[in-house]
Amino acid sequence: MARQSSALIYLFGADRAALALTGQQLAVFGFEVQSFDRVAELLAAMHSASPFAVLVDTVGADVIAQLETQIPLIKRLAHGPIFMAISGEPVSRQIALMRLGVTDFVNRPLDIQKLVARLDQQLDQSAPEPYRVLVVDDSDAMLKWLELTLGRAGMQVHKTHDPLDVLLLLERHKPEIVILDVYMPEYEGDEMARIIRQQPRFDGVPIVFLSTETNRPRQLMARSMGGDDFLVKNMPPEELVAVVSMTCERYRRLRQWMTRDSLTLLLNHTTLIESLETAVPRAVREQDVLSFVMIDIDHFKNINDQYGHMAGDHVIQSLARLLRLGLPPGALVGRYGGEEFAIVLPGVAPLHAAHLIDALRQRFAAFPQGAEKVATFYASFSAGVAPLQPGQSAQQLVEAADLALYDAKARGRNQVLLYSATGSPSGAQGK
Ligand SMILES: Nc1nc2c(ncn2[C@@H]2O[C@H](COP(=O)(O)OP(=O)(O)OP(=O)(O)O)[C@@H](O)[C@H]2O)c(=O)[nH]1
Repeated sequence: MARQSSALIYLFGADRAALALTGQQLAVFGFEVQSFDRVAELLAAMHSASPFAVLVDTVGADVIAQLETQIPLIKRLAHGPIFMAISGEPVSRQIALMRLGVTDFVNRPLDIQKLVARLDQQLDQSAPEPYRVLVVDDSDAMLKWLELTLGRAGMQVHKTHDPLDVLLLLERHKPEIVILDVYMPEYEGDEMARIIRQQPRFDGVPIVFLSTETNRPRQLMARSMGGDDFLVKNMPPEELVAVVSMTCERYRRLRQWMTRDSLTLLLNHTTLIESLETAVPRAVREQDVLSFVMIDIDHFKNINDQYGHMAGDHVIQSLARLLRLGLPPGALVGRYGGEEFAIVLPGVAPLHAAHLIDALRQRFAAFPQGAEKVATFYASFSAGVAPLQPGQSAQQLVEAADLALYDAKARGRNQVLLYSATGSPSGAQGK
């Protein structure tokens, strides 16, 4: 089967110049784009590397007739959405195209920000992370049954028969639900729930008790100890899957609301700092490199003053998307404050980090910004990169990156500087 890449987009159309422009604009947001003006070439490419999405942008009556044979061929090979750029197509024609396989329509001339928002939405839906479940039960048979039933439903199950492992496993796997056996030889489920609830960082994780217990007062007692639900052990598998899925989904939404910034969907300030505080000791333990980056959009006050607050918000969102899609897996990206961003790069050496950020700086500076009824303009950012040094705390690392950012601003902005302990920034990436 063809390999599917989450950021790969194929453009198909007759106008090479228009495709090239769209390709350039999508590349700014971290998408990898390839353009085709012949359907045979597009199909051949789809055979070898399946894109996340296909965008068909074809004008002219002669090609419309051809599309009726081409779209079904594209659909047969597509694993993701097929977008089509249209201008004033009647609804009946749109329905006919949908029946052939088109999943989404976008209006011509293309509004790249809106297109990217739609693509982002599809990306989030196309790659749902499996729910993470922790099960604690002294019976191996019960653990196996839970693992098999929930695993078959696509969940990631971690299991233990030792209640004393619970805190360690919570820390390691960040489960979105804990299923606790009520009666275990040495410790009872409600006692474990109370221990879990003592830790503020696990305070919200749903705990569901699993027992043969049908005694209502006993169930209520267990729930008063910090459990969220009570399941009986011989319940049908589909009921178990439904309850666990709903509980995980609710917790995931709540977490998203608590940990993400609503404008950009990046990690919020508190969560980013917490992630850094976890990543620093881990890097020390594993003797691995780690880089921390602070980014600030240049002259952002002027952008707001000149083009309006909404255009300013669009600039923030476009940089957020670029950072979300343009950094290696494992990067933790957060909105640090208004027009400030911060990135934790575990396993990335400082020079490599500076190069990565500088490539994004160039793409961002080349991207035409704007909002409805606002003239096109360009924005830029400055960044400071600091490597984790021996004995350094998370707070000191933030201060080092902030100093390098301050220097990048002082030296004229639109540049990336590497922090140097001697006070003179090194490894500068220029304009
Ligand atoms: N549109 C918009 N503006 C914001 C948001 N958060 C903060 N700001 C504005 O961002 C501006 C930040 O300006 P400053 O910190 O003075 O610096 P600057 O103009 O970016 O200039 P330099 O950092 O010196 O290049 C302020 O005017 C804030 O009101 C936001 O969410 N949306």
